Amino acid sequence: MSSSSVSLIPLADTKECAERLLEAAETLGFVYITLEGSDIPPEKVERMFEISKNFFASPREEKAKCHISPDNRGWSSMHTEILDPEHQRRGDFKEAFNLGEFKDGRAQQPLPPALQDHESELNEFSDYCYNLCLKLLRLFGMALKIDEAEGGKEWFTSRHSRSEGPSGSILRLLFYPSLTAHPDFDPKLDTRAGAHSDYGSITLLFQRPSEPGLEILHPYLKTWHPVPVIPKAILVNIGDLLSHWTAGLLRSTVHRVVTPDPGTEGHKDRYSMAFFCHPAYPTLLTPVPSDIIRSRGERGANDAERTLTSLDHLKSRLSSAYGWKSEPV
Ligand SMILES: O=C(O)CCC(=O)C(=O)O
Ligand SMILES: [Fe+2]
Repeated sequence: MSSSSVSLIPLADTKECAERLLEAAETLGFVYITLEGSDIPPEKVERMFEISKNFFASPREEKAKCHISPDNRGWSSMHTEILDPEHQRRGDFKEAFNLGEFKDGRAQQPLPPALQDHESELNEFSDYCYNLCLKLLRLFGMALKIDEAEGGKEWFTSRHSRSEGPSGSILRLLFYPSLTAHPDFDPKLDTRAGAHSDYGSITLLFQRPSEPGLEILHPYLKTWHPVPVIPKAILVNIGDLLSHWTAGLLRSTVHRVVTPDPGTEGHKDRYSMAFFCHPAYPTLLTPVPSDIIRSRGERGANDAERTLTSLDHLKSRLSSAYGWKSEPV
């Protein structure tokens, strides 16, 4: 595999789509799917970007009242998160707001006024994302030919079901301010989002045309490649948990968001939104009952001595990004 471009797959509930998704997940770990077929109306995406923009423009004091806590929910201010602690001397040049799971339509965390007014829309969008992840997980289950007696194509989805308990799933609003608005920007110290791989099972990323910046580290070539924004498409990538679960067959590829050249895109803000899907906290990451995964041998979750729960997996990753040490989540 040498291609560095992320493919675009029309989303459908078919074997062909499942196989194409699996192939993309095995090679680059990133794939675009069409918004059409996702069951997410395009106007809902637009609306969320509007809500997000208004929120980030709201007074700092209001945002600060909901500062991110060890349960990974709330507002992360400029330079708070360090996605690549080994190489970054200063935190990411971005702001973010993490929304955890909703219960009976209500957020389970304090919301600042600019988001509180839109609680039901946020809940609805989070549900759209969750349902799309279930659709993708079903397609992965189909392509991996999971043993029918064990649940077949529903094997992953049943472990992501809300009836199995809460999970670390997060809807995240992101804002990377223009460099010109920030005189403290230092190209030697600052990066928009440091190199990292995502933690959960599947991530959905929503971007806006003419606000590029995402790059992926090619798994074989080990070189950075920009990912162009495709309008009316959602970028899907595999997280570390699903990679571990599938004995490394599905790739969690390292990516980052670069600071644009101040002469070109530097004057632009970038807004994006991510949905990080996680299995229910108690889920045991036992080997996937699939011959394709068994044939991978003693790797990742196939190595029975290291059976983790979804919660164990998440805790270990959060502590390194924010410097939190085994806090309860
Ligand atoms: O904003 C983006 O394009 C990517 C964000 C990201 O990779 C993350 O928050 O994990
Ligand atoms: Fe990421």
